[in-house]
Parts: sequence; structure tokens; C-alpha cells
Amino acid sequence: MSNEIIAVLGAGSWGTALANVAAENGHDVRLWSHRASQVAEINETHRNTKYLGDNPLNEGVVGVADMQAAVQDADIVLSVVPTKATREVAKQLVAALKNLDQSIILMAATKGLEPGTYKRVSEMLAEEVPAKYLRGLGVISGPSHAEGVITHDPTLVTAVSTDVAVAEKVQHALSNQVFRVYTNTDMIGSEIGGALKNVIAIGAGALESLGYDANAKAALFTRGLAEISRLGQAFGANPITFMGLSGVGDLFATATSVHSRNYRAGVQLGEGKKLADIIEHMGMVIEGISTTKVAHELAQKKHVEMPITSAIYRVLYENQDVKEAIQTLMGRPVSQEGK
Ligand SMILES: NC(=O)C1=CN([C@@H]2O[C@H](COP(=O)(O)OP(=O)(O)OC[C@H]3O[C@@H](n4cnc5c(N)ncnc54)[C@H](O)[C@@H]3O)[C@@H](O)[C@H]2O)C=CC1
Ligand SMILES: O=C(CO)COP(=O)(O)O
Repeated sequence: MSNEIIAVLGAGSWGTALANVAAENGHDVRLWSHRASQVAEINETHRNTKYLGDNPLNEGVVGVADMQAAVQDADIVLSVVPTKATREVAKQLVAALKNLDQSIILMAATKGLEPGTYKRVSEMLAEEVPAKYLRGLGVISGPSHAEGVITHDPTLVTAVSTDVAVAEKVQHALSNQVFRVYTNTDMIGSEIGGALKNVIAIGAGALESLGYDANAKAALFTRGLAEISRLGQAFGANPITFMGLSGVGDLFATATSVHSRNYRAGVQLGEGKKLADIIEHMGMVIEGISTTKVAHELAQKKHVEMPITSAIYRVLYENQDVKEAIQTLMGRPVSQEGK
């Protein structure tokens, strides 16, 4: 494996865990944060306690507060800020690349859709970053809680780009004995799968806290994946992608794990907590809350049937009771599977 310079933008839980994987692989890693205190903590204590507790970081992870210093001579840049910060950070990246007259491979590890425009994260980045600064554009997706990656739980993800050589370069840079990277070329399916599983994970958490059992959870996962796949196919996704790591794989990981912020938000909703309080106390991004609204609107716009997403929308945005939402779903006219 050749030694690359890898810049990671965003020192939250996922950016930090990915930076740690890259540093463990021997790369020169700069972890950019807009918070000086976080950069200091990373460099002085080799920890990022707010997001990853007492887990030590590889000493090869260097915190950097200056965007230009972070991306100078970088081969690969990973964008790992929340969806809502993606354009703002991309603008800072572009200013740095312009000054440096440099091009990069840019991979987004963010999982969401943009409110209002309904854009995928890679589409937002393609709009913000002029092609002359890009040697490649893609995403990293798959079942990968930062908490498991930092503790070396065997983890599989996909590096996705329409340019196979770009996906393979990232695959080789990040793979190791505990972190195995596959490649894929289906950007639409991977990004829709990665964003939409968060919506279903909120539902799964709510089921858990209300005491529902395996039948109800299996129903949610299976029919949830069916509607994710329908939406993806309406945009031209390959249906097989939803059977893979960024589809059923990530749905399973997120909708069954206490590490998931979306699942935990769902648990708290089921307990009757107010959405604003849940967001305030999580202290980390809960992408599925915004994605639920985007997906609900998209379903209407594209005439795609997404009853579970719409039920979760009503719980989140119209204060519908979870049990009432389940009754509405169960009372729908019976239909044929596989449509
Ligand atoms: N946490 C995880 O295990 C995984 C998260 N993801 C995705 O990665 C993305 C990031 O998630 P997390 O790391 O969990 O979020 P987080 O909430 O832990 O961290 C977000 C980071 O972005 C920074 N940030 C926020 N707004 C910013 C701005 N305007 N400018 C600069 N920096 C800003 C925050 O300071 C923080 O360091 C999300 O889209 C999430 O769905 C994907 C896979 C795994
Ligand atoms: O995408 C993730 C795991 O693959 C993380 O999900 P949460 O944002 O719900 O923690």
C-alpha cells in the first residue's frame, strides 16, 4: 500500500474514526476541525472525547484548524460533516484548492439529502467544487458505526464512484484486516440507501421502546427496504445495490444498534420525548430527522409509494402518536408483495 496524504474534513465521530483507519494504514492524515479546542485535544491527548470517549487515536492523526494546511498536497479528501454543513465546508475547500492550484479525489462519507433541492451529497459537492479541482468524486457508505470502527469491530464499507479507478484507489488506501472496503459504481443507489436507512432506524427505535417484538421489526425492515428501493429505482438506482452494504447492510446496522443516533432518537420518541429535546440532548447529528421530511416530499413529487416514511414523517412533524401511525399502516388496503 502506498503512503498517501489524506485529509478528513469534520472531526465528529465518523470523521475521527475514518481518520484513525487511514492513520493505522500508515497514511499521512490531517483531521480538519473548525473548532480550535478540538484540534488541540486531538494533538495533545490523541483523543476526541466528545465523540469517541476515551478511545485512543493513532498518533498519525494530526488535527488541523486551517483548511489550506489540511488539504495541501492531499491525494484524497474525505468530507464527513453533516449534510447541512456540506456546502459551507465545500466552499472553504474550494477556496483552499484555488489558492493551492491543486486537484483532489473527493469522497463524501455523509449520509443525507438536501432539504429543498432534494440533492444527494455528491450532487451538492459536484455543484460546489469545480471539475478542474476534482480528480474523482465518490462516496463512502455501508454499515459502519464510528464506535465499532474505533474499537476494531470488523467492518465492511463500499467506496463508490462512477470511475472504478477512483473507487479502487480509495479501497486500497483504507482497507486493512479489520476494515474491508468493497467498490461499487452505483452512486444513486448507495447514497439513497445510506440516507434513507436513517428514517427506518428512527422507526425501529420507536418500536423497541414501545415493546414491539421481532415480527414488527422484520416487517419494518423489509417493507422499509422495499420503499427505499422503489425511491432509488425512480432515480435510476440499480436495485441490487439495496441488497448490499449501503442497503440492507446499513439498514440492519443502524436499525438494530444502540450506537445509532437515529435509532436512539426513535427510542426516545417512543418514550414520548419531544423532538426538540431529543435533538438538543443528542449532541451529534441525527440525519434521519431531516431526511424523513425530504424523503416524504420526494415520494410525493416522484409519485413513489412510501407509506412507512410518511408515517414516520407524521410522528416527527405532525405529532402523531406512534401507535396510531402503526394502526394506520396496518389498516392500509392489502396488496401484492414485490410491486
Ligand atoms: N457517526 C457514525 O458512526 C457515522 C456517521 N455517518 C455520517 O457522517 C456524517 C457526520 O456524522 P457524525 O460524524 O456522526 O456527526 P457528528 O455530529 O459526530 O460530527 C459532526 C462534525 O461536523 C462538524 N461540523 C458541523 N457543522 C460544521 C460546519 N458548519 N463547519 C465545519 N464543521 C462542522 C462538527 O463540529 C462535528 O465535528 C453524517 O452525515 C452521518 O450520517 C456515516 C457513517 C457512520
Ligand atoms: O450510518 C451510520 C452507520 O452506518 C450511523 O448511523 P447513525 O447516524 O444513526 O449513528
